[in-house]
Amino acid sequence: MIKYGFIGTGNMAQAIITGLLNKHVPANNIGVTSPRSAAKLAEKLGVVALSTQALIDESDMIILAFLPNQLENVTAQLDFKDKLVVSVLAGVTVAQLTATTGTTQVVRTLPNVNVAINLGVTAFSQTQLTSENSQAFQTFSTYLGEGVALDESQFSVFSAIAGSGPAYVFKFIDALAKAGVANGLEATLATKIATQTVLGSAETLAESSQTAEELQDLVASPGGSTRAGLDDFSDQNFDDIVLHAIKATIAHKHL
Ligand SMILES: NC(=O)C1=CN([C@@H]2O[C@H](COP(=O)(O)OP(=O)(O)OC[C@H]3O[C@@H](n4cnc5c(N)ncnc54)[C@H](OP(=O)(O)O)[C@@H]3O)[C@@H](O)[C@H]2O)C=CC1
Ligand SMILES: O=C(O)[C@@H]1CCC=N1
Repeated sequence: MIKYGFIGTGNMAQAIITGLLNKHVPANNIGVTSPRSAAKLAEKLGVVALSTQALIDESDMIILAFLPNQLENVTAQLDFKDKLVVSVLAGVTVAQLTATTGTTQVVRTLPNVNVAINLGVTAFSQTQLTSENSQAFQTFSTYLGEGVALDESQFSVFSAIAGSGPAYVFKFIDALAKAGVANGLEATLATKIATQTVLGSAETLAESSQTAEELQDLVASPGGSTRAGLDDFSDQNFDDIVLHAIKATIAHKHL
């Protein structure tokens, strides 16, 4: 029996599948289809590769995980039979999903790659589902990490902060590590130190009752070196640089 059928087997699909397998969803409960890589992925993970219509016919939940601009093409010849369709397609609305799949049982989501370690944060639209589908989606969502019910008008900002966010955090870690290398640290060690620093800081913030802004003062001893660095960030308008990049992310049109 296929519980979760993935149309598209790229980075996002693989992150979700990894998260499901971590949670002991049996590999033979996961189906995949895609033009090029599905068979290879099936062989690697033990999941089931099927043709697209067979995947829909045999799955309880169908996860759309191809690129947003492929929506019309991929769905054109398919019959979704009013099955539960969960989309991860950035920028694609519930109205577009309903029109192209012909099913009312649609959830628009926006996950991030951290679902692979069950620490994702995933937005989901509040569409009317049957109680069985609602339960199935909730279980699926729990496997991924945190779930956030969100109005569709806020999906683009969520996508920029949470969907793209891991790339921006990786960019910061990379910059931190490169700054270490520029000042004499060995590269692998610099990356390890920067990664552990971000990991520990996120955990400290998550467990703290203080804000991220307040915690900066915890680190910056009066008259100390951190204050010198924070002042330099301010002089270079660090917050504006981040805001500018987030605006560019939000402004991008996916379809
Ligand atoms: N990457 C991320 O962090 C996030 C991605 N998303 C969304 O996830 C979706 C996928 O992105 P991502 O995984 O990064 O992209 P990838 O390029 O890694 O994957 C795209 C997948 O689409 C498949 N595909 C292409 N044509 C078809 C078709 N006709 N039928 C079925 N599958 C097809 C490809 O198959 P093949 O390999 O066989 O060519 C490939 O597996 C996008 O809509 C994106 O907006 C959302 C949030 C975060
Ligand atoms: O880059 C993208 O378009 C997708 C959406 C959010 C993360 N990746």
